[in-house]
Amino acid sequence: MASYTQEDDKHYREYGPGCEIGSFPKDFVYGPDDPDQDISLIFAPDQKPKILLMGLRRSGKSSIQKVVFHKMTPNETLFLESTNKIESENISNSSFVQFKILDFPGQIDFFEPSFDSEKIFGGHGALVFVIDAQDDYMEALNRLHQTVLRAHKVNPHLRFEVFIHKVDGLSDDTKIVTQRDIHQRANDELVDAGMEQIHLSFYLTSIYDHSIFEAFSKVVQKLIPQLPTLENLLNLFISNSGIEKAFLFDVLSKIYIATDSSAVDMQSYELCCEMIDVVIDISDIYGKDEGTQVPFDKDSSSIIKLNNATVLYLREVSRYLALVCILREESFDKQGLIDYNFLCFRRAIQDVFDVRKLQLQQLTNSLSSPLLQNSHSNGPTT
Ligand SMILES: Nc1nc2c(ncn2[C@@H]2O[C@H](COP(=O)(O)OP(=O)(O)OP(=O)(O)O)[C@@H](O)[C@H]2O)c(=O)[nH]1
Repeated sequence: MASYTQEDDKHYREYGPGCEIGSFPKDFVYGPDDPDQDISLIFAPDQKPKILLMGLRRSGKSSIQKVVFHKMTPNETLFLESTNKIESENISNSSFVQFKILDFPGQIDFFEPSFDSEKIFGGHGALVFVIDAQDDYMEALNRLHQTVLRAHKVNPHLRFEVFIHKVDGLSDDTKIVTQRDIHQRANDELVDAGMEQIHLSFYLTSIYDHSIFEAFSKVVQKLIPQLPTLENLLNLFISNSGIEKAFLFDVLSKIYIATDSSAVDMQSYELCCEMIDVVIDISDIYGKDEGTQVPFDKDSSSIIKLNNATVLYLREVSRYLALVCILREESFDKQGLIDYNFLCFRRAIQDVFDVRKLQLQQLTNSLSSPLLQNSHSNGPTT
């Protein structure tokens, strides 16, 4: 992170917003290397990582997808109809949040000849298995076991994420007991089958609070190869700016794609989510209608001072990415320093995007090269 001198501070205070240090120049435009500009064109749908949503009927799969990615309110999910065929959707919110999500009907039968396991479980991605915690979960555990064994056989690199869902109906004690029981039974069955090397991650979730967004954030983060770099950049940024916690958010879904390495507490995450809601709602109601999917652009920023001497600070990073920070009020006295460091952080993120774009371009070129196509169609030569 570039060091910040007294002179920089003076410059910032003299010229205020609009000067080079501290805020983007007013005439800032997305250049050709805008991270979000054409990456979705480079990223062919079948190269995208995928998230498979599986589980018994009525466990809550479609509700999760609708609440996280379509802003559906939890109560509206009461009227969702049962899914009767595999529904696939491309999520391309920002360069880092690029994946295909597949919602499976609860009654799907893996042993049907029409079920192409190689195609479904193959590739880079995660399988999210949803268990209704308000129901008897023995059948769900049985199905989880079969699904995991089948999927692992086809693709040993697939990640397994288990959502112990609808926990809003359980007391705190029951939540813990249920999680322990499901965890124990699922792992015991794997051990009995001689597959103890398969790792299952468990999350307690509900669409009625932020737990579903938090859990989905963790699932998505595991699919982002640049995660350690993003985390390092955030660590550098906060330690040089007197910030306590920073989240890099996908504004459309409120998934956080990275945070610094200090522990995440649910309350901080909720506060940051609520800040995004406030900013988007106010801009939506009172801002200029520019026909964008969400009212969020290069000028979007917000400062909220809380009554416990804490400040929430939001800045736009790229089209649908925002940095939301939590800091002590006294640290915010050096806003010039924070803003300068933010600019450095933003540039570094841009560099990460550029490298990613280049890699994808090389990948696409190599896939479309005639030599490779030949070798694919003819099989390996000896
Ligand atoms: N209490 C509670 N109910 C939920 C939650 N998530 C989903 N539901 C309810 O569960 C019911 C079934 O949800 P769906 O999303 O249709 O379930 P599904 O797994 O997609 O069902 P199929 O399409 O039949 O496989 C709906 O009435 C939802 O409102 C939750 O977190 N808590």
